[in-house]
Amino acid sequence: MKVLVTGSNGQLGKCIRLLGKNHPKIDFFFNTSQDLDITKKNVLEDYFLRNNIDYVINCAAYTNVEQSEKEPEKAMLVNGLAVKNIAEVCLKYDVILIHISTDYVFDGNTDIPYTEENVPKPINEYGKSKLYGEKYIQEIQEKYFIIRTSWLYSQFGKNFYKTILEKSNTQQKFTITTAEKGTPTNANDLASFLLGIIEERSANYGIYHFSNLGEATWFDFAKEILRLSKKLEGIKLEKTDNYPTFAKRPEYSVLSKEKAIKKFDAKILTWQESLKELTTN
Ligand SMILES: NC(=O)C1=CN([C@@H]2O[C@H](COP(=O)(O)OP(=O)(O)OC[C@H]3O[C@@H](n4cnc5c(N)ncnc54)[C@H](OP(=O)(O)O)[C@@H]3O)[C@@H](O)[C@H]2O)C=CC1
Ligand SMILES: Cc1cn([C@H]2C[C@H](O)[C@@H](COP(=O)(O)OP(=O)(O)O[C@H]3O[C@@H](C)C(=O)[C@@H](O)[C@H]3O)O2)c(=O)[nH]c1=O
Repeated sequence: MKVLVTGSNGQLGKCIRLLGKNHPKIDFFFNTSQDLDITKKNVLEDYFLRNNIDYVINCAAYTNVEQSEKEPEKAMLVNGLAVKNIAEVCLKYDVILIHISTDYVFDGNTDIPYTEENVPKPINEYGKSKLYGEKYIQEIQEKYFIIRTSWLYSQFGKNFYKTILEKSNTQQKFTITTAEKGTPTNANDLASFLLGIIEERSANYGIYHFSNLGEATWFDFAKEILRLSKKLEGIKLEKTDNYPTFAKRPEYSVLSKEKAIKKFDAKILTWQESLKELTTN
């Protein structure tokens, strides 16, 4: 099986590369933004023509939520229009598309986990651009998996977990928001779920929600990161419900995993269990 991973230098791409070593039956084609720019349809066409790809895992995205407010057209180009390119090329060459989307497609005006049936209503530019990407795929193609996930962190790239750990080396005081509730998700767990879909050659196409289990505020997450890495002592951790940001974020964005558990028999760890695994390994 030939699997193209776009945006392979990002955190999810790197988690897939690491886990890919345990999947000898899969022939991976890892491509960074430099190797394969998904905004260029002719480059994608040429790549698909030359390589006999079975699956694409699209990890390429514009993920800077704050910057998306200032340059929404850039977010739309990568998260919307480029995804249209990928879907069209996948349709043409009969390739199955696994695309990653986000909890930020929802407005957060609820206190019950979002199911795949709930209607998205993004409240920031990043979320809007990601929803465009989802819509293009659904209009163009049938053989797709859109996997919405949330609050990704890992040992790779730039993420909240690494920010807190790095800052804790020099900073004694943290002010962290309690205004948003969601689920931190270990990107290594997501990578494992995605490769599971490919390994079982599932034809259960559609939208799925995948995150770790449970819910937390960013404050809860920061506290657990510091506790598990034994850095909590000596640090002053302050709550706020008014952390200054450009982008609005959904107040509640917990995703229901029932569909993924039912269709894929997914075994999912709680966010605390998975964070502990990463911190202690
Ligand atoms: N991070 C998170 O908390 C969450 C992420 N997601 C989604 O998960 C997916 C993976 O996210 P994550 O790995 O964290 O993101 P990263 O920002 O770590 O990685 C994204 C990668 O996409 C690449 N990229 C950007 N533009 C292009 C382009 N035009 N062509 C090809 N590659 C490009 C970037 O390369 P370069 O650095 O060179 O620009 C980068 O390597 C994304 O779809 C994201 O929207 C969903 C929920 C939460
Ligand atoms: C660094 C920091 C952030 N915050 C707040 C700001 C914000 O409200 C919240 C999260 O901050 P970040 O900017 O790190 O996270 P953010 O970029 O909003 O994370 C999102 O990224 C995109 C890609 C997704 O798809 C989402 O699922 C989600 O993971 O925490 C604090 O309160 N204190 C701090 O010291």
